[in-house]
Amino acid sequence: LLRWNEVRYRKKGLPPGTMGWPVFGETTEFLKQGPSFMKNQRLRFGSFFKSHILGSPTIVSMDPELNRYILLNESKGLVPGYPQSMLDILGKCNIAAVHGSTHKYMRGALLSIISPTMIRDQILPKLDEFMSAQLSNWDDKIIDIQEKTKEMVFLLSLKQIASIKSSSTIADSFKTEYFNLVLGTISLPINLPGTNYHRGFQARKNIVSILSQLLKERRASNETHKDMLGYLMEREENKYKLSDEEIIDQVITLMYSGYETVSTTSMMAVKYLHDHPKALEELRKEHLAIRERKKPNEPIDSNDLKSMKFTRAVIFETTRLATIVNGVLRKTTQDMELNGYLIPKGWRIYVYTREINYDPFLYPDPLTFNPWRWMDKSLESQNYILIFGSGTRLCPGKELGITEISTFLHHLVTRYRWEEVGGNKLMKFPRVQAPNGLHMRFSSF
Ligand code: HEM
Repeated sequence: LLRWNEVRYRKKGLPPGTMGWPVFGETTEFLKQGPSFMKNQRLRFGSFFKSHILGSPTIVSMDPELNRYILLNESKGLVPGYPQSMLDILGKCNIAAVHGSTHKYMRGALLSIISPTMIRDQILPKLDEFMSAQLSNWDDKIIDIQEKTKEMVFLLSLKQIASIKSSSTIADSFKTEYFNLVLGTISLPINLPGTNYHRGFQARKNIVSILSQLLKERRASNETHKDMLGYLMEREENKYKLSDEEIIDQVITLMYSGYETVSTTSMMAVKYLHDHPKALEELRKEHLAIRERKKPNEPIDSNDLKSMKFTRAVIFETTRLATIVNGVLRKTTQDMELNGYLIPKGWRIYVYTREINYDPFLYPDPLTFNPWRWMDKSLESQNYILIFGSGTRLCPGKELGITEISTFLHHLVTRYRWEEVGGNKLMKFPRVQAPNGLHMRFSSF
């Protein structure tokens, strides 16, 4: 079978590589060996090789130059290639499912509600209030920071999107549905009762119905709401006029894209800062200097945010060292030539960006947590750094995410010290997670 599968894919012009078993390909090896699988294949075949992972014939690109080219050339037929389960559950108007002018429009609508001005005037004040309240009463408590950051990011998105209070019944019903939806997006698309996909799909239906009801109520009340949903619904003043279906898919996209990325980065920042007292001391110094300029309990503003240079460096170093995003997926819309090879239509391209995070030329001593390396701002704009993607799909939530984590860290380091409790296991692949939680004991500062 193995040989037959190799012969089947022995088309002229394809890059070197192995295809594994029919149907399953090399998915098991990829998931089990993770980064070592990629590194071994690179040793055998170079930085551009074929494989069959996660249900599709796939080209893996680990070449920095090519990775950039692929992300900058969507218009040449290199569109997002995320799994079917993700597209089904996030909706057909979700940003990864649309291309060309529709993508431009949907992205414009999204950017208009999370722009720097929106962050400064609307988002930051609410964010500060939220974090301040969430981080009260942590004194002398053992907290699973993984669970906590996930919950906080979820509740924060409800507040930002639709002014839903953490303690409301709608937040509770949303929560169960939302967690099922997230699980469904990373499942095999088998729609049978009992499968994660089925549950995820069901959760999507329920979320759509909760949101449709909310839209209906808001329209009937004629009240204006200064939250993301309010801006998306605003048809007269908003340049972007979205249908209800598009608004709902935008809201689901917003909640989904910022969820695991922001919560995991926050969790790992807490862990790295715990393990590196010098970095924590420097960070605390930055935030105590901000507090000194302010009255007690006065919220932080955009000038404070601008002064958080070391905080930004901590966030970048955390996303790099923990590798929150291993890479991004594209698929070819037509047969095409890439790097001198012929890639058939419909193949996936895995722009695997993980290894660049540990490149000793870009990051001397790459396995050390060293936020100071980011104090030279030019590193952030280095061409091969794809922590937030690049090109037309560059993460639109980058500054929002950084603002959220910075505000969290501000309240954390100015109020608490923390000690890790027990030996918590951490997994870095395929997702960064603490399988049994990450427990920390907090004490007031
Ligand atoms: C540490 C935090 C974050 C990281 C590391 C991150 C990373 C990324 C990356 C690598 C991409 C590119 C995906 C691709 O090219 O296919 C992306 C896209 C995206 N991100 Fe983020 N992200 C973060 C936070 C956020 C937040 C807070 C939001 C929500 C507002 C968000 C919303 C999005 C959206 C909607 C896209 C798709 C853009 C498009 O297709 O045009 N992200 N993100």
